[in-house]
Amino acid sequence: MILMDDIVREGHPVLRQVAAEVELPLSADDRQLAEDMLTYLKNSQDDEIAEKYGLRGGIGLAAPQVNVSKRMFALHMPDDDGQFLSFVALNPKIVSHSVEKTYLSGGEGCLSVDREVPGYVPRYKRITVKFHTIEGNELKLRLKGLPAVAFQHELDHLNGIMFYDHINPVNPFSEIPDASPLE
Ligand SMILES: CNC(=O)c1cccc(C)c1Nc1nc(N2CCN(c3ccccc3Cl)CC2)nc(N2CSC[C@H]2C(=O)NC)n1
Ligand code: NI
Repeated sequence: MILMDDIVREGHPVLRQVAAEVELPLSADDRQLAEDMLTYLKNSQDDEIAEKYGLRGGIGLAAPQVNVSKRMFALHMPDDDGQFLSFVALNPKIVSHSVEKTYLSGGEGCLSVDREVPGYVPRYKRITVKFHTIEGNELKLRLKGLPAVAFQHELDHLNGIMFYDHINPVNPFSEIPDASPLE
């Protein structure tokens, strides 16, 4: 199982690399990694397991964060309708996006960043995405809200971008044009 010790922290060069596309169908190793990443998120959201293994809570985890420079990430979070949005995205792409932006009013956190970096992180408010699933089919989803923010945060990791790269260095809380906050 993936533990905090397996998660590389900022400063590690892999977090600044552009990750390589994954070969499909997935190799046994890549499939195992994909499943382990999703399991990490589920474990991190289970109070008992998280406490027992000292896991930091997360809704997203990208392969570069466990030192594998491949284009895949896992998302696991409650959806607006009480379902769980839970998948591993292979070779994900944003195919279109809104003009409007959004941002988490609490700022963003990252499992690879052991410090608070205050400030608004501008994200597209709505995105249409495409990716392959572990099961082998290609999905096209329209995302908004926290799922859209998390998808963009994790996709950034595949391109060597950290969330704080988007924060206004002069005024981290300056209002973002065309944006409405996500509480
Ligand atoms: C510095 N201020 C803040 O962190 C911050 C502060 C306030 C509000 C928000 C909304 C903030 N921001 C923020 N909070 C989260 N979580 C809230 C806690 N939660 C969680 C924690 C424990 C168990 C179960 C769960 Cl569910 C895990 C998810 N996650 C992300 N991000 C950025 S997009 C990828 C995602 C991620 O998984 N990061 C590790 N940002
Ligand atoms: Ni992150």
